[in-house]
Amino acid sequence: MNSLAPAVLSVHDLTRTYDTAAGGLTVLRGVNLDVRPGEIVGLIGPSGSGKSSLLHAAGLLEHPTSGEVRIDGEAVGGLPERARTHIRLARIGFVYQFHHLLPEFDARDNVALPLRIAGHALGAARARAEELLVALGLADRLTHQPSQLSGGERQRVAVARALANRPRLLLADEPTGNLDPATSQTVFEALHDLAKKSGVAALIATHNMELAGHMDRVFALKDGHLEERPAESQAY
Ligand SMILES: Nc1ncnc2c1ncn2[C@@H]1O[C@H](COP(=O)(O)OP(=O)(O)OP(=O)(O)O)[C@@H](O)[C@H]1O
Repeated sequence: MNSLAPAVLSVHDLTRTYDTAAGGLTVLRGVNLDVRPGEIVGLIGPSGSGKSSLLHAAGLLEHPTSGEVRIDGEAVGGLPERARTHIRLARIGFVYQFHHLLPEFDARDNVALPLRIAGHALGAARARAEELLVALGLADRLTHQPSQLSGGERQRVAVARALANRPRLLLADEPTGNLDPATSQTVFEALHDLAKKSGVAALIATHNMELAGHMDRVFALKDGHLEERPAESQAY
């Protein structure tokens, strides 16, 4: 981690209130957070505490109710939707609990897809996809379709896809939540290793305290606020 580098993700005094039939439901009540290049930050908290709400605001998928999100120092809240979409595609990678891979594409072409959308030629996109899949231990699974992969392999493909565009920011919402403990560990180690090598700033929501222990900093969402947890960081 480069603690002097400016934050890639900067969240300032963020609030989020949902309109529900029963009235306003406030889940984030003034959240502040900076994530710097090369840093892996964990986000923990019970179900319903607002982890996904924070990731959705940070990933420009939703607007917060108030407060500010900055990506590489740029305030993104007031930008037109087209500019927000461009930032999302070019600078942010997402990993979800479920892989969301396209079933008719093989592993390599799933990873190449964001590069194709960004305008890269097929050959270059596939070469980058292969490089990532090899780094994630999937050299002999390049042409397997998602249905021909194990759950852990699919998540590793999803990690490769998220990093394909060399994003500045990686957001992961329980990336191992659907896997058994041993597979979780393997997928997380692969993600951790690649995130560190690429220098991406990563914010990872997890229920898995064992994995959280390997992150650089860990914050718990409690009553709508972030509380930093004492570092027990164990490096891989
Ligand atoms: N679109 C919405 N409309 C109304 N309420 C919502 C909406 N989205 C989320 N919520 C509520 O906001 C709260 C926080 O949800 P969120 O998904 O951010 O929590 P979480 O910490 O990610 O939970 P989990 O660990 O179960 O994924 C929950 O109580 C949820 O029901």
